[in-house]
Amino acid sequence: EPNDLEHLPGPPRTPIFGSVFIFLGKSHKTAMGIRLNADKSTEKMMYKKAIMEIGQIVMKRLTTVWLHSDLIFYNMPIGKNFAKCLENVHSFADNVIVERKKTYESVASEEGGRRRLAFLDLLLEAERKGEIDLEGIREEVNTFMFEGHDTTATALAFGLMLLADSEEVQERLFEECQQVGHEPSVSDLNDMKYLEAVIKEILRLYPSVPFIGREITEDFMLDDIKVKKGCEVVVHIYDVHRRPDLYPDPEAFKPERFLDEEKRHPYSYVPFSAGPRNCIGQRFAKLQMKVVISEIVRNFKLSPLVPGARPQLKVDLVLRPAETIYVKFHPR
Ligand code: HEM
Repeated sequence: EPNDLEHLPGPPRTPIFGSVFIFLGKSHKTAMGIRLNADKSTEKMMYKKAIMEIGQIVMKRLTTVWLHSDLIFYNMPIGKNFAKCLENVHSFADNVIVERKKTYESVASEEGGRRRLAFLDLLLEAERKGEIDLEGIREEVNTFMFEGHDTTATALAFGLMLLADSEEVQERLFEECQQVGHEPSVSDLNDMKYLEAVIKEILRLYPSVPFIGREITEDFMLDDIKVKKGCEVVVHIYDVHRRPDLYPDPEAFKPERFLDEEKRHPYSYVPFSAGPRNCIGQRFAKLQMKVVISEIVRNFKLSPLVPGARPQLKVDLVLRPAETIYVKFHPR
């Protein structure tokens, strides 16, 4: 929504993380029928804080061998804090479900059930048919809240940082928007080849989910290494995307790489994972990014506070900068 751009310019510089989060509160409206950023109630703030803390605790546990044991973990302050955060997240999700259930039941009966349903309504419908229980709905709500928010927000924040540093890319994008000649529609956005390449290159350099884990279900050979059933493997998406043999000059922001028709290995670019459990929201996420980036480029020129600066990254489940990224917005 272009009017939301009013939140963005803030002379002389704008910390982009907070601003991008304003936009993305809307994705929850689409999926859950609620808006996470609509107000700053204590409950919502606690939910967001708990999600952030959970990410940090999980990372600490993953990288600290003695914390792997449940007995040790849950008897230490870090484990107790984890349990508290989890309780907050669960009770928030339960409230979202109960609230939506009330509206769903009243509206569905008023309109004979014919209306556009939010994703949560579909889950509630499935619950009525006995296809899922409340615990299952809660898991879905949490996955969507988590996967559908921070991921797109961080990708956009890193993306704006990269764009601010490259006037050339901004100009090429601006030209592509000019060629459309009006506010781009969804189909215009999906036809814009350079915009697509820019989004891909942002997610190559800053894949919001930097690594994923899988449990091996049958023995196999990975080159000359035998990988056994039951073993857990981690796929380092971030590192794959920066391999110089796959992406020459890997640190450089060059959307052009994705314009050529050159064939790449199908698993050399996996910001949304691959296979049966890949990201269900990838088209939505890319569309959100296209809307935000094209609106910004059409209305502003961006410049960096410190040219060429790249933030240190934080160890977390979602890629985050350790320090605030600032970008200057100059109205066009
Ligand atoms: C730039 C944005 C996004 C990125 C980079 C991203 C990335 C990923 C990745 C890598 C996975 C696989 C996780 C794993 O295998 O452990 C995943 C799964 C998932 N994503 Fe996304 N995601 C994004 C946005 C979204 C959005 C907007 C939604 C929802 C509206 C979403 C919903 C999901 C769900 C539900 C799953 C789990 C799918 C399953 O387990 O079958 N994601 N995402």
